[in-house]
Amino acid sequence: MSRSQLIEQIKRKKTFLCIGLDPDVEKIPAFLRDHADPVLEFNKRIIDATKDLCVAYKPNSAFYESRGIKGLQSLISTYNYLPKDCLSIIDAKRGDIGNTSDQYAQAFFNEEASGMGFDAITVTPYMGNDSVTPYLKYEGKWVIILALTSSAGSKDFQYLPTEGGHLYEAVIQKANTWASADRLMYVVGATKREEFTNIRKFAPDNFLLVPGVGAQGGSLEDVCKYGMTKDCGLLVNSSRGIIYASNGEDFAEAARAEALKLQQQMQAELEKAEVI
Ligand SMILES: O=C(O)c1cc(=O)[nH]c(=O)n1[C@@H]1O[C@H](COP(=O)(O)O)[C@@H](O)[C@H]1O
Repeated sequence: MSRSQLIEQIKRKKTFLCIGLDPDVEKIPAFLRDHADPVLEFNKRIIDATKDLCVAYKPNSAFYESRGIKGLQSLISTYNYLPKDCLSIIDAKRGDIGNTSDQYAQAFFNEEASGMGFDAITVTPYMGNDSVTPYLKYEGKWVIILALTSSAGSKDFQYLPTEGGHLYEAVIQKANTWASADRLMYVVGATKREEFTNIRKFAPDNFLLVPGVGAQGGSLEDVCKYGMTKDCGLLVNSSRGIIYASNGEDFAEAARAEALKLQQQMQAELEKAEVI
C-alpha cells in the first residue's frame, strides 16, 4: 500500500488506528481452544469485528514464533486473512548484516517464497545502513525504524547525547538519507509525548507508528497535538487494550467497542486538525 493509498484510507475510514495482533495463547478465550488453530480463529474474529475501524493490523511475530511451526502456520494464515484495504505490518524488529537481512526481507516480503508479503516491517537501526537497505529493495514496501521506543529502557541508548542532540535524533537524520517518507516510517512511543514536536523537526512528513496507548498509558490526545501533520502522519497502535477487552464469548464485540472508542477520538482529532 502506497503513502497516497494509506492517506486515502485514513480519510475514508476516519481513523488512523493500527490493531496489534499479539495473541497470547494463555489469554485467548477458553472456548476457542477446540478449534484446529485457536489463534487463527481468535485473530479472524477480531479482524471481522474491527476492520472498518482501523487502517492497519500489526501482528507481532514473537507471539507466533514462540509456538514454533504451529505459530508460523497461524501467522501465514492470519496474513492471508488481513483485509486488503488495511496496511499489513509485521512487527519483527529485525536487524542484521546485509545477507542475513536479505533472508529476513524474503521471509516477510516475498510471498512466493514464504507465503507472506506484508506491506511493512519494523526494523532496528543499530547495525546501520546495510542492515536496513535489503528491505528497501522490495518496491512499494515500507520499513519502520525504531527511533524512540515506548519502553523504559529507551533511556539506555536512545537518549545518549550526540554532537547535535540525542542518538534517536541522529538515527532519524541518518535514516532519512536512505529512503523518502514514501517508504520510511519511524516508531515513536506514545509515552514520549514531550518529544513529538522535536521529532517533527527531523521527520516532518514521515508517518510515525505510535505504540503505547492503552495498556502502556500513553495519551492519544497528546500524540495528536504534537505529532499530527496535514496528512495525519500517524498510525496509533493498540494491542492488549483491544484484543483482550474481554476473555469471554463476547471478546470480539468487546474488542470492537474499544476500537470504536479510539476511532471516534481519532475522527475528532482528524477533524480538529482539518485532515478531513
Ligand atoms: O514496534 C512496536 O510496535 C513497538 C515499539 C515500541 O516502542 N513499543 C511497543 O510496545 N511496540 C509494540 O507495540 C505493541 C504494544 O502493545 P500494547 O501495549 O499491548 O498496546 C507490542 O506489539 C509491542 O511489541
